Amino acid sequence: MTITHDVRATISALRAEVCGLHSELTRYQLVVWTAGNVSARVPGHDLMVIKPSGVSYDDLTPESMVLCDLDGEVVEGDLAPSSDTAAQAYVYRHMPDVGGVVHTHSTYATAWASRAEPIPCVLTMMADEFGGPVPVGPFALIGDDSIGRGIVETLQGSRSPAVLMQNHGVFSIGTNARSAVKAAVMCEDVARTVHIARQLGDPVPIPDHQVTSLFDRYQNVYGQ
Ligand SMILES: O=C(CO)[C@@H](O)[C@@H](O)COP(=O)(O)O
Repeated sequence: MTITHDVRATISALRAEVCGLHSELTRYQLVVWTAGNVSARVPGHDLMVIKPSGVSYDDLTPESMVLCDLDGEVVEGDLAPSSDTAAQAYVYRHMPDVGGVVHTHSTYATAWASRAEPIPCVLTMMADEFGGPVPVGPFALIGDDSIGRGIVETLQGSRSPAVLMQNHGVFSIGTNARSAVKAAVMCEDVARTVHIARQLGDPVPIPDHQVTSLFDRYQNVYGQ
């Protein structure tokens, strides 16, 4: 595949952004060792930029990010791409509005995933960011389209930008890589809060119509 000059600047910027976003995974304690990754779609091209597999976050550089096509094949890069390249490439192929994908094994959210239990929508922050419960996707082995298919089939029926893949961990999506990281951060936060709440009693669900009202405000009004 020939990389034209105009897209090369975009790829260079995405390499820097994706590299930098891995620092957010460690800052918010969403990962241990190398067990998490971030990718970004190259807008308008069947290309993605993703973390190299098994490389310490301290050693990541923009140049070490791997450029792949949306079949998960390496286009440019000296290192092997993330183990989750196939899964994330599948998401990009089947969800055209997704610009970024994140994968973590963050502690509280992964504990919910181990029980294959959706996180119930009992917090206004859940309504804001997830528009309802955080859903559970099927158990799937790494290495082919299984995980990607499970992510897409689960999220296409939900407003949530995060899915708890059973027995595995969190996959989150966004219009760009930074919004996908935000969804992963918020997923772990609400997983922890609801876990703690349930130790002391039954959290109170928010009525669906109020969840929709909160979601619409947050997605369309909140912020600058
Ligand atoms: O979940 C898994 C393996 O089960 C991977 O996502 C995790 O180890 C991170 O792998 P990469 O370093 O991105 O290849």
